[in-house]
This record gives sequence, structure tokens and C-alpha cells, in this order.
Amino acid sequence: MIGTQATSVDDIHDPSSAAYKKARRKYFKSTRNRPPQVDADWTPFRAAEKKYKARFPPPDLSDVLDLAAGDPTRAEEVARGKWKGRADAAPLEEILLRDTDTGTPEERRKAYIFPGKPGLVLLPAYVSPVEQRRLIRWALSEQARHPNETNLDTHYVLTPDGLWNQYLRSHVSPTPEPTDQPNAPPGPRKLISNEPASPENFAKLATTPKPPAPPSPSLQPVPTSALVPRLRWANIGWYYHWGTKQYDFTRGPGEIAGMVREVCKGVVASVPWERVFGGSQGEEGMDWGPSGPDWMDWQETYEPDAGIVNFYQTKDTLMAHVDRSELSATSPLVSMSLGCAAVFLIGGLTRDDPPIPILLRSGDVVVMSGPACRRAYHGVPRILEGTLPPHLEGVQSESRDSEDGADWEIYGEYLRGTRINVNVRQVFPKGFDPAVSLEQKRSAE
Ligand SMILES: O=C(O)CCC(=O)C(=O)O
Ligand SMILES: [Fe+2]
Repeated sequence: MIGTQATSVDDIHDPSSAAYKKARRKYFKSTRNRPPQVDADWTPFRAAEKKYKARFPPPDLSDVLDLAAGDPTRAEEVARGKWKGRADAAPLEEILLRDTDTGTPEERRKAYIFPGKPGLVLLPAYVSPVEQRRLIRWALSEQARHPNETNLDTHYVLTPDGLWNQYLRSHVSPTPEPTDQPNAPPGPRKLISNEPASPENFAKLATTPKPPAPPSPSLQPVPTSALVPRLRWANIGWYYHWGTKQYDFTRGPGEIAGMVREVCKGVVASVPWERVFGGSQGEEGMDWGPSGPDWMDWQETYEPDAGIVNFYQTKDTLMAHVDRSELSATSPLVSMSLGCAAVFLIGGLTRDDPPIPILLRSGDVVVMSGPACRRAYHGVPRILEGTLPPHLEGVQSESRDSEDGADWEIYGEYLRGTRINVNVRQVFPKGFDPAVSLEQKRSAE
């Protein structure tokens, strides 16, 4: 579209740009020996993943739901990015969020539900720009460090105050830049299959041995600046054991930061659940488990106790998966997007259900809840480069509050190629006491 789209050397949509030509070269090289009909057996979920992952040609996002594209208050953010979906790309219904304090309803108090996917709630721009910056600072500087675990801990000995704080310090203190030492050499690797968690098998899961993951054998000391882009996750609350895909309850509950707990509880308290699960959304075909629907109690019973912060660089993806390590299979999972935008796919209980593609931008919140959605397949096939909103860029401006120190420049630089997702869950259903369950198992043995 000549004249309407900005052209620059790195605009992947512009066929004369270096980025477009590079992607095309790589594409032809990688597909040269590909057998025909390679895609014949793809499930609808896999086909969607392939579509949005494709580097060349850049995927068409016109069937991706992008609520910011219809929101005049986000026009600058949308216009400055190189990617855009459509506000009418999926059937949805607008709901008004409940006012939990005394404030008057504002633009950000709107949310959306999806016919045919009860339990999925999208809250665009729910997290304000100021809160986004606070959450980003928290994620990098407070959460991705001891005593929490990150993906890098298996392989490197990191300073107790964390990689990011060391990185910030290296900008103000003189050279040489610090390095992080690799961990000890590995033992044998073992793959273990997992089963969905439930109150019935909790005692068995909790007593399954969870050996530490072995470090990689061939690592060299690495400068901090090279490790920062390799930070991929940090746990929140209960510790997750990736080898067994189960929580390691023997390590005790980790902390949930007050700010994160408040945002999540605020989300759950403001969603009018009767609009989500009551009336025509019905209960037909919905298996809430032995004690029946409990959404009417979530205002009181929702209590986040686990989760993960995901850090994505623009080439990273998260494959289709189901989060089923939590005993509570219906309680809301609250997921906040920060930094660059992404294509998020949310399907159904099998990979055969075609997913809804949603463009998630900084500040957007997704809630997955109830039997049809909490354990639905979902994934992130694409992080969209060039989509960092102006309010997260590294430049100082008058709109920034006093908390935003001069070091935001370092954050802004990192965020230009990063998406952060804060993914918060409730492990135990209300009324389930892990200690009692373990005691019962012990006395039965
Ligand atoms: O990054 C996201 O939006 C989703 C992350 C996710 O699904 C997970 O952490 O389990
Ligand atoms: Fe997930």
C-alpha cells in the first residue's frame, strides 16, 4: 500500500526493505528440501501456529482480533507499530467491568467475552501505563532473582540480587563487565511424563521425587549483557519442577508480590461472572467437577498462589500447551501482557478446536477460567517486533511519574525487543488443605 505504510530499511512488510529481503532469502533456503504435503496432517491449532510463526512472507494479521485497532485512545500505539489486526476479527460481546472502588466508569473498564468459549475474558488496556512500568520493574529487578528461580539458574551461578540488577549496575560502574560462571557438569537426563493435577492425585504428585535439572556440560563464563536476552522465565509463588511438569510442594510456597496479587484480585473482583457463566452462556456440557460450579464464589475464594513470568525475545515462541499442573481446574488464570505485542492463540480442549488469534498489547489482560477454557490449548506463535508502545520507550518525558528514574532508558532499550507476560494461577481449590491430604496418604500406607 504505497503511501499509507511507513517504509524503512527494517520494515518487514516493505518488499524493498533489508528485513524483507533477508526473510525471503532465509525462507527459500530453509524450504528448498521440504517434501510436498508436509502440512497435510496439521491440526487446526498447528496450522494457526505455522501461519503466525512464518517469517516469510510476513503473516497477514487481518483475521487477528486487535481491540486496540478500534480504540481511539490507543491510536498512537497502533500507528507506530508495524503490525495491526482488526477489532472485528472475532465474534465477541462487550461487558462492563464492575467498579470495585468508588471511581466512575472509564474507558479501561470494558471487557469482552466470546460466544462458544465461556470462561475466556479479555480486558484490553486494563493495566495503566504507570502500572505497566511498575510491573516491568518488578519482573526484572525483583522477581527474576533469588529466592525465585529462573531458567538461567540451572546453568549459571547468578548473583543473589539477580541478573538484571547486576546488568543495571554494569551501566554505572567501570569495566570490566562481570561474568556469570557456568554451574557444575551434568548428571544423566531423564524425561518423565506427567498427569493432570487434581485433588485426588495430589498426595502422589507431592511425594514424587523431583531431582534438580542438570546443567549443560559445555558452558563458558558469559558477560551479563549476553545473558540478559536469554532470561526466559522466573517462577511466582509455588516452585515449578519442569522435569516432572509438577509443582515441587516440598519447597514450600514462594511469595506472591503484593502488587501482582492486587492486580489479579482486582481483575477477578471486577469481572461480572454472571455475564460470563450465567444465563445463556449456560452450564450445558461444562464439567465443573464433583462440587459443581463455583464461579459465584470467586470474589471471595480467588487467591493466586503460583505462576510464571515469561520473558520473550522477538524470535521466541511458546508452543501449544495446557496448564494443568494446578489442582484447581477452573479457577481464573490471570495473564498480563507487557512490552512488545504478540499473537496469542486460544483454542479448546483439544488441538482440533480452531483457535481464536488475539493480538495482545502491553497492558492487556486475558483471563482463562471455567471448565471450557482454564485447561484449553493456547500458545504464543509470534512476538511482533516494533510494537513497543511509546509509554515504555526509554526516553524521559513529562508524563512519567517520579518513580521512573533515569535508568528507564536501560529498560526501554531491553523492551524494544521483548515481551513480558505475567501469568498467575491458583493451585489449590478453596477448602483443599495440602497438609491434610498428605497426612491422609501417610496414614493409609
Ligand atoms: O505469554 C503468554 O501470553 C502466555 C503464557 C502461557 O501460556 C504460560 O505461561 O503458560
Ligand atoms: Fe499457558
